[in-house]
Amino acid sequence: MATGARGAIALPVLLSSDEIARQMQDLSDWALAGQEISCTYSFGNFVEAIAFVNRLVEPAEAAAHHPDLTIAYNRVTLRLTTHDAGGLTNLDFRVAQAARAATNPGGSPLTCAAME
Ligand SMILES: C[C@H](O)[C@H](O)[C@H]1CNC2=NC(N)=NC(=O)C2=N1
Repeated sequence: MATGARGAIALPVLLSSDEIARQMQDLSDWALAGQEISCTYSFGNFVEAIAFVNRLVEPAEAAAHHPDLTIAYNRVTLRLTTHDAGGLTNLDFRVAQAARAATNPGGSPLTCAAME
């Protein structure tokens, strides 16, 4: 069992390009650039944006896996890659799916804003 920075948790395994492509089918509005996936969600205002960020804490902590976040008033950009593994792993897609669900709990999730 690989340990390292994650302690007893096994180091996540890098996904093949086929596996990445398959996972992206379920995240079709997210962007894939090299070994990083990203999405910008646009909310009504700053308060809603920060409430969304706070809803990310639980799933990120549960996965011990955290998005890089950029907050610009009402827009939150998430970037995900597995730093410990140097690329994309299942953890990135798990947190991305949780983030999508957290955009509108109980309702239909938001779609990523058009990339500039
Ligand atoms: C010890 C701690 O669990 C590790 O450093 C985690 C923290 N969150 C992380 N988040 C991301 N995106 N990649 C990592 O490799 C990572 N490692």
